[in-house]
Amino acid sequence: MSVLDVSHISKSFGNQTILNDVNLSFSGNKIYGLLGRNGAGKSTLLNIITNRLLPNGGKVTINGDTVDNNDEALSHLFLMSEVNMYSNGSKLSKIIDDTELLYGSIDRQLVTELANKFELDLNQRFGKLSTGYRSIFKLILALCLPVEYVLLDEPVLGLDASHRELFYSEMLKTYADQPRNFIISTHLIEEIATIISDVIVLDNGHVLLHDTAENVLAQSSVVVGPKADVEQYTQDLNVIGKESIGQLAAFYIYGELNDRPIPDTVKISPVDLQKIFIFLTNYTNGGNGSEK
Ligand SMILES: Nc1ncnc2c1ncn2[C@@H]1O[C@H](COP(=O)(O)OP(=O)(O)OP(=O)(O)O)[C@@H](O)[C@H]1O
Repeated sequence: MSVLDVSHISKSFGNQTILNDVNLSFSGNKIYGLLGRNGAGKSTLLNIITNRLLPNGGKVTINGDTVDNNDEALSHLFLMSEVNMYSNGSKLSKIIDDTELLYGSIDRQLVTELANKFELDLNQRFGKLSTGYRSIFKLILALCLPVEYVLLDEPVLGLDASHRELFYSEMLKTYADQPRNFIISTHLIEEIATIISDVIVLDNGHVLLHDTAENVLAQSSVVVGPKADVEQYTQDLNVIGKESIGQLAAFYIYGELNDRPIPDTVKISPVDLQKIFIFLTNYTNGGNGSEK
């Protein structure tokens, strides 16, 4: 089984430390959601993994081989991002030919199928495409290349709602046909919540959370009821966020609930991934929710 290891990666820009001893391992043909607030270092990490950026410390390896200036190792990875690597004058069909040479092969049948579904004319020049269609073209390449790690940095930037839906469903189809690892960095957490198997949250230069989406959801709950009862019930629990309106309170918990009987006045419900993310990343930045 192929393994992509990120070991002790650190990166600073000037005196600003963006990544501080980051350790992560990707394997098992999973779909990872890479989350983090603006400026958390997600793009920096993806650029380091694909050797577009050099770290100040640490290393990235695929099956033990460094990616640093290693074309063989890098041929297992494809990073799709908003950065345009292609010249405006190039026809899409020519870019496809060149990319095929670089990666050894490309699924031509799938390229044609996806171009038809997205109504993308492959005879157009890259520079003539709208922002959304540039993303679509790069996503088609990402889905059709024979790589074990598909890294998507804000993949649906500029795509309208129906194209976003089409992309997620086509991505899942290709994943079912050819299981591989996807690492998706996005702020549209609700859109990817149902397709990711693992959640990684970067915060303040560190990996704040790395777990299966199932575990993250299982550990999260919201306790709602009269403020005094909620406060009493959640006393020794890991409260990551609080909301209150008048005497009614909602306390968000990350971790085990206790065995204490739940008061009749209090209701405990599941929490969605986006809410968990907001509270986890607010909490570490000094806040713990809003009191209205
Ligand atoms: N080439 C660079 N030179 C200087 N600073 C940089 C450079 N690239 C990134 N940074 C800084 O590093 C920090 C992390 O940027 P990065 O783009 O990795 O974050 P991100 O998590 O992808 O953010 P966003 O979600 O807003 O896209 C930011 O403060 C950014 O300004």
